[in-house]
Amino acid sequence: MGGFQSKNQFPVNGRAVVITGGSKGMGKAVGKILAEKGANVVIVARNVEKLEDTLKYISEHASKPSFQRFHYISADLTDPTEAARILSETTAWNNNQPPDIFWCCAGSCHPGLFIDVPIEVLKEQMESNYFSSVYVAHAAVQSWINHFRSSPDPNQPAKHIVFTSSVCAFLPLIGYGPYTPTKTALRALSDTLSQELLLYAPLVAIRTHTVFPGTIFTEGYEKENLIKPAITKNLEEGDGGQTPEQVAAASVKGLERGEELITTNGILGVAMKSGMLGGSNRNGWGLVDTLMSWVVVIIMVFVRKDMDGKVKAWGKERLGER
Ligand SMILES: NC(=O)C1=CN([C@@H]2O[C@H](COP(=O)(O)OP(=O)(O)OC[C@H]3O[C@@H](n4cnc5c(N)ncnc54)[C@H](OP(=O)(O)O)[C@@H]3O)[C@@H](O)[C@H]2O)C=CC1
Ligand SMILES: CCCCCCCCCCCCCCCC(=O)[C@@H](N)CO
Repeated sequence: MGGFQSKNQFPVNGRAVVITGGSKGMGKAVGKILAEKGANVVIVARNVEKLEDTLKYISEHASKPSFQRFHYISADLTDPTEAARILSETTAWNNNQPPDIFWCCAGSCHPGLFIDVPIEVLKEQMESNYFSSVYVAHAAVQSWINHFRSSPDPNQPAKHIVFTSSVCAFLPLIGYGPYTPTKTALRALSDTLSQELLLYAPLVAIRTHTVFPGTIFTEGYEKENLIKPAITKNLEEGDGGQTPEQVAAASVKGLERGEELITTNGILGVAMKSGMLGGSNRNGWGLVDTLMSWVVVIIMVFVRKDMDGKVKAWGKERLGER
């Protein structure tokens, strides 16, 4: 945990980073910023044309173009067998060392009222957001442990898994029924692994993190807005939104400070998170999180009542008095 240490706890210079969902939106912005910081970057997504264009864009932002290397892999991450292929391809590409960092950014959002959404969508959302990250994390952790079992190196900079969740994981929001549980599940996995991977600390340090952005202005966001219920749009207006570059920069800052659960949208995100900390690791000594949580636990009672009032009013307007 960061605390009072000022050392960069997320060094990427000269290290190999795999970014899933790296061809667009937030993943692309993460690729750019990590290239600027000297990382060797692999991006993974399905559409090859997008991957080619974005790889060129990311490589143009390299700080040491003659040393840094860039690569893309086209894969559908909802296929469980693809994670093993990504691991073996990227390990071969990285001088037979498993890459140092896996940032799972691939995902999508299909909003809708629960009963209006076909059952397949509920499954598809879990695959797109949760399993796409789980398969990659599972393959990466296995490969690190196998690699370091024969020659332990616990003092080298930590390996990292970064999951991408959403502030939706911190509060109920009508219309996100198909989506929110997938992002909450990721946070639960991240917290569990942050404890469980301590088992392997004598072999290799592995840290898990989750980033919780609010609204990000991306292609994915535009697409979800085409089918998003008006009431969802109305309730989420409280969060102004950020560009992918702002989200990527705030995420990397949090990682560099050594944070485990990282919000990107200022005080709003910190407040929402501190209201839902439970047994999660605090940032630093947890002073800000703890003080904030005392206030938020009270504020949330009113926020929830206000939101429920808006939901009821919208329902009356839509369905008529019953
Ligand atoms: N936009 C928002 O408001 C918010 C987004 N988030 C989360 O941030 C992450 C990035 O979102 P955003 O940048 O908006 O998304 P975009 O839709 O703009 O980009 C998604 C990326 O993921 C890839 N991808 C999607 N599904 C798969 C798959 N099955 N296999 C491989 N690659 C896949 C896409 O490429 P391709 O389609 O070619 O496969 C693309 O590179 C997501 O996890 C999202 O849930 C969190 C909070 C808010
Ligand atoms: C003290 C606490 C105050 C609480 C105020 C509540 C404000 C609600 C903001 C909710 C914003 C939700 C953004 C979701 C983005 C997302 O994940 C989707 N776009 C999916 O892509």
